[in-house]
Amino acid sequence: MQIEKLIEEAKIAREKAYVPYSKFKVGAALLTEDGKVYHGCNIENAAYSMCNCAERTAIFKAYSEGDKKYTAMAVVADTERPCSPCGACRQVIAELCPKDMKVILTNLKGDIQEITIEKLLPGAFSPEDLHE
Ligand SMILES: O=c1ccn([C@H]2C[C@H](O)[C@@H](CO)O2)c(=O)[nH]1
Ligand SMILES: [Zn+2]
Repeated sequence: MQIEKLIEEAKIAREKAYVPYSKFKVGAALLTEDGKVYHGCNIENAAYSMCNCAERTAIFKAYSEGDKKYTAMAVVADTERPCSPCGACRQVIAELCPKDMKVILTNLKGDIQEITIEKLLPGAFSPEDLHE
């Protein structure tokens, strides 16, 4: 799938965001190895710490459906620079997505940054760290 198409999917996902508190809508689109796209949006809560980001929504949806192999993820928000995933999402991406997966950060102005999770979270805590 073309990057442009995956970005369009992320924009569609973004429209579903539940953001009564921040009013800041984020969309993510996660592409699986066999070409399926999972949408994710941010979902907030009156107990603010329960807010879930778009990226984690998409990954958890895919993983919980048994789809565990991903080739790209696009993230979009109305930001000045391409939307940058938070630390919590970087940690989750680092564990559940391949190191070399394309992470496509973008915004509504059309700026695009393609990066990997290795660059976004160098030295991430990993499952291997749990065994000495
Ligand atoms: O990459 C990001 C950054 C922020 N948010 C959400 C969390 C919260 O709902 C709102 C403001 O931080 O945006 C995401 O979903 N993804
Ligand atoms: Zn996040």
